[in-house]
Amino acid sequence: MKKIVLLRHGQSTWNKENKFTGWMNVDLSEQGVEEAKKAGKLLKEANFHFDKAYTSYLKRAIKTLNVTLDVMDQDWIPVEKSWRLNEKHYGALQGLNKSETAVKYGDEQVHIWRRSYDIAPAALEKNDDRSPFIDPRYQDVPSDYLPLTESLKETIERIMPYWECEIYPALKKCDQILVAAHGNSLRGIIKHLKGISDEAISELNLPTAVPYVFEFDDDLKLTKDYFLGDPEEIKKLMESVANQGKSK
Ligand SMILES: O=C(O)[C@@H](CO)OP(=O)(O)O
Repeated sequence: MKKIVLLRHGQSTWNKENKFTGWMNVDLSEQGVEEAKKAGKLLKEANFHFDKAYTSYLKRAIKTLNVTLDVMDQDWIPVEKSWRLNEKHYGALQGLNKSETAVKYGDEQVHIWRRSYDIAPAALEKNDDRSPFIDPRYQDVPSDYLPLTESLKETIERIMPYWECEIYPALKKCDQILVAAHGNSLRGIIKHLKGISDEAISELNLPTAVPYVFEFDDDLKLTKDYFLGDPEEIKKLMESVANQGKSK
């Protein structure tokens, strides 16, 4: 049986401070490193042996992948990085506190910015300090492809060429693949894999560093999906992600 495990990065320093992050390159917090270790332990106990891993260009996902594979003693496997797996670009919201933004603009507006399918936050200026146009990481990416903000729809449109041409076809040769990425980039992949509607996807909130396993038959059709870990604890973690955008 073929398996792809989707893993959101562990808690980042900006998750801890409850700030919109998007393409900002923040590190894992201490708790985030511990969460990545726990993910590695869970995957090891469940006897996973990955053939290949994929991650984004952002430190929090790369470090989560490295820590997880290290715990599993599988840090020798081939890893491919792509900017296409980056988090949804949060435009001018990047760096703002989510609760404070909800106090200013209302819970409903922040929910629209965070979880609507096709509405993007206000865009950054091209020469803003936070712009990918001035970040050497993206110097080889054609400028037409670089976002200054994104809706989930646009995030999915940028991920799909990589998913369809690289990750999913790799399942033909590989039995087990690990993808370490971000809350919204993974929500986009999950929407595609499970055929979730534009409306229903707004209710999915991914907890940090909880392995989400997708099983495929020999024809590469999805047969089953499940999280590794305690279902009650995972439910609470998902609720707490949903509540991050509330004024409280
Ligand atoms: O800020 C972000 O980049 C994302 C993930 O941390 O947040 P949200 O859950 O609000 O989409």
